[in-house]
Amino acid sequence: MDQTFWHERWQQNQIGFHVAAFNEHLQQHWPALQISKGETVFVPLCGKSRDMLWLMAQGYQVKGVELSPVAVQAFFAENGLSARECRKRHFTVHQLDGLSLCCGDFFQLGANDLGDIAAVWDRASLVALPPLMRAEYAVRMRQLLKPGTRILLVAFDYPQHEMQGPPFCVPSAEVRALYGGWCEVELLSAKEVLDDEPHFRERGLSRMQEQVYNLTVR
Ligand SMILES: C[S@@+](CC[C@H](N)C(=O)[O-])C[C@H]1O[C@@H](n2cnc3c(N)ncnc32)[C@H](O)[C@@H]1O
Repeated sequence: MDQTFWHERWQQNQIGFHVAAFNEHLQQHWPALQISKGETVFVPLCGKSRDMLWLMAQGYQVKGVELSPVAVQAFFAENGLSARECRKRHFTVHQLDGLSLCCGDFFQLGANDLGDIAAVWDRASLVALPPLMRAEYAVRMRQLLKPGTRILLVAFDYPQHEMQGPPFCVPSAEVRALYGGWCEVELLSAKEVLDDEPHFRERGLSRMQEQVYNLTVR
């Protein structure tokens, strides 16, 4: 799954993963993380997620990274926002008060691009990547995040042979393998979701569980 795949998805508007409503897990679990207002929240592989607006409204500085310029333009246009634009290393950075959105490749991010991060919101990001890229993603996260950083992660568990990702199956054992060596891993909730998401049944799934984790960098 290369970058062309995602550029084409955005160009052809095949973005079934995008949800206009603020994410229910984010709203439910975020307060328990106790991240102070004014801290910076990183949203990797952010697409045009409106969850960034929710986080800004809670008083956080938000930093997103997204490969597709189509997604980035859509985020600002659809939400009636206009941003200043500048070029920094590998990224075109779009900035307004409370938000910095880097358009470019997550895997090119260095700690200097990101600055001091207190928390990460990972919805449809880790699970968007095939297995080898997930391992690289977790390694990169480890390089970018300091001890104490919290990650709120949404993952899926389903029989991988029944459906091609994305989203990919990332079962509990894999979450622990990717993050357990450097994070405390706490499962916050696990819910069967096929009845709420019938399009996954149409894609061949017999079961699908959505799992939410609180990871704390050691
Ligand atoms: C499944 S979508 C999820 C978007 C968002 N997290 C959401 O909840 O709507 C995955 C996103 O990751 C972006 N992406 C994929 N590979 C990337 C990379 N290497 N660097 C930055 N963004 C990437 C894609 O363009 C796509 O918008």
